[in-house]
Amino acid sequence: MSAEPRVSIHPDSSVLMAAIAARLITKLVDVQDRFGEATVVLTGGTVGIGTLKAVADSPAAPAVDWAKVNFWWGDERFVGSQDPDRNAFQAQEALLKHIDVDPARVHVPGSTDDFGSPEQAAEDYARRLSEAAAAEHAADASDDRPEEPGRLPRFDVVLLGVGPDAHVASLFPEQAGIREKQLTVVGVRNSPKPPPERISLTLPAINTAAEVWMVVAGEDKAGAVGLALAGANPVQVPASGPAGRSRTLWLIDENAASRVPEQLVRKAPAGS
Ligand SMILES: O=C1O[C@H](COP(=O)(O)O)[C@@H](O)[C@H](O)[C@H]1O
Repeated sequence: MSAEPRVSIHPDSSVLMAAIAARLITKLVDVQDRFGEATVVLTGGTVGIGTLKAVADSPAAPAVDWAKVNFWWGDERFVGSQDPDRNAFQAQEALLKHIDVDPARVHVPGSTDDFGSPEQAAEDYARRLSEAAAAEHAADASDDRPEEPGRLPRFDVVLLGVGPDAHVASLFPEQAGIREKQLTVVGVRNSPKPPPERISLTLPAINTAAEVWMVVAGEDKAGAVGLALAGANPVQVPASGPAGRSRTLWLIDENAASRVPEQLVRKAPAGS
């Protein structure tokens, strides 16, 4: 069963990104206390990358054991590995190069350096996810479930930005990716936002996460946020589809909140 969305509104994008960074650090510390390691799925986009910078700048960042954080991406642009358009490249610059990660836990989706098509890179990413799920299952001595391990590892937090057209990850309105029900990862062609070729987790994969955090700022996103929170059909408004199993948080700024249904509005207390 997935949780009803909770909306937390912050005065502007810089306060928002600092607040998400503080939440993320706290969450990773809590999960590591419980499981020894934590898994986060990163997003690209303005708020996603700005939040990673805010994490790197936070005096609390050393509270996380970064070598025991597993990093995955919700989507990636299918271009060269060192292309500045890559979400992973931007994450590297904003955060990963500033902390002590374990390279074996940084799971960057494939690029044109190694694959001939976004579908091949998607298949490879799905395979790596399923191997991580199997390894997690095997390592958990308390996990005596008879069934096969799932195709995805435990995602503690999935971060998702939202485009002005309401896309999330690289799932765009009316395209095949947002309709996908079986696969965990899809290759995307003809993305309306450049670059045209991408790799994306699907909605069923995203929705295995314990927590999904939608991170959005700006007036140009207000329509998408309003429609998503009003419960529009995800095929037309992909941002209405993601839901964490225990928590779905919308962490947004006032500009993005102008069309949020009144009953969902809750201003974040100063300092949260
Ligand atoms: O292309 C993408 O766009 C979205 C949102 O980006 P923004 O710059 O409008 O905030 C992002 O969430 C996604 O990961 C990315 O690949």
